[in-house]
Amino acid sequence: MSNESLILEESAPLDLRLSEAELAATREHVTAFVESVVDDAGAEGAVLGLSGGIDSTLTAHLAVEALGADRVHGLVMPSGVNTAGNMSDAERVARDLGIGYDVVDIDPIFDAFVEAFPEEDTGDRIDTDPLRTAAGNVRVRIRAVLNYFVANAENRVVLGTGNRSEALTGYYTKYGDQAVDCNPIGNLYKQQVRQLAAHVGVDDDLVTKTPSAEMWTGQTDETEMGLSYDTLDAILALHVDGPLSKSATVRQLDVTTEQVDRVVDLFERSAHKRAMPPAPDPLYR
Ligand SMILES: Nc1ncnc2c1ncn2[C@@H]1O[C@H](COP(=O)(O)OP(=O)(O)OC[C@H]2O[C@@H]([n+]3cccc(C(=O)O)c3)[C@H](O)[C@@H]2O)[C@@H](O)[C@H]1O
Ligand SMILES: Nc1ncnc2c1ncn2[C@@H]1O[C@H](COP(=O)(O)OP(=O)(O)OP(=O)(O)O)[C@@H](O)[C@H]1O
Ligand SMILES: [Mg+2]
Repeated sequence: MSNESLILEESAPLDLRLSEAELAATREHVTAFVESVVDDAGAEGAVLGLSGGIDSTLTAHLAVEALGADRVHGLVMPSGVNTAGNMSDAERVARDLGIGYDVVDIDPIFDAFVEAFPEEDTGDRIDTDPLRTAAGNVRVRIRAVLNYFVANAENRVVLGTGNRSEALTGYYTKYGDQAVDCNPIGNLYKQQVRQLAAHVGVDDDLVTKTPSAEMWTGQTDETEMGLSYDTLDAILALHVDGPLSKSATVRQLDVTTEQVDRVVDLFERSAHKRAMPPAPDPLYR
């Protein structure tokens, strides 16, 4: 069955919304966390990539609350596959928050990587997998290098924008958007990210925007994963994080066995992304 038909079949996800009191406490908890990461590192402040998406927008808001606008720096890093709307939203976020930001066009850097790739017919295959994902990952890793360029040069920490739904499914680029110093919203499922964003006053059009990694033109998270975030979050919360068996999860959520299997498969196949690179046990000491 294709990913598209999986999306059409889903229904009745679990309501994971936090109460107003829990949202207020989470807001304080995350800002205290950001402050302590920066202090413990002896850093002057923080840097993060701004994409116009909800994860980076919420993280930027909370970082400004934690550190003050003058200690947060944004990098807007467009490439040919980003929509102009998302890039102007990213700049709007930086302006509204009053943080300093730079716009860095990553296409020339990306082109240099593609040119350096040791196969000749790259150009013909760049729009089909596996090269399409490989190329998208290069764009993501270029942004990580630029984040650390700024962090090293200005004594800042790199704020990640990963959430729990992405962490558990491995829906990120290894050593790309995962290459960060901390993940302030890393314990929130995607629907809680949206909810906290609304709670702190993020503009509604950003809260409800369709999530996209923008690794290639037209990419959306939910189509690629074959599940809506609401259904994904529900299966993660009840079965992967929670105690319910596969069959109890299917009954409880009115989802298909196939959908639960898909989430478990994403979780298991991405275990390597959540672990330190392994080495063999030492033979001699
Ligand atoms: N079992 C294993 N043990 C150790 N290493 C293993 C491994 N399996 C793969 N690997 C390594 O991992 C590599 C594959 O991982 P990786 O390079 O990350 O690449 P991959 O997981 O194939 O692709 C990244 C995925 O994350 C999505 N993404 C990326 C960035 C941002 C966002 C977003 O939501 O904004 C989403 C993207 O759309 C795509 O689906 C392999 O090439 C190999 O080097
Ligand atoms: N064009 C870009 N410029 C700067 N940073 C970017 C860009 N694209 C992605 N990023 C960084 O990579 C992170 C991961 O992307 P991801 O799409 O998961 O999050 P998002 O765009 O903030 O939210 P959403 O998942 O809802 O689209 C972003 O939060 C941002 O920090
Ligand atoms: Mg995005």
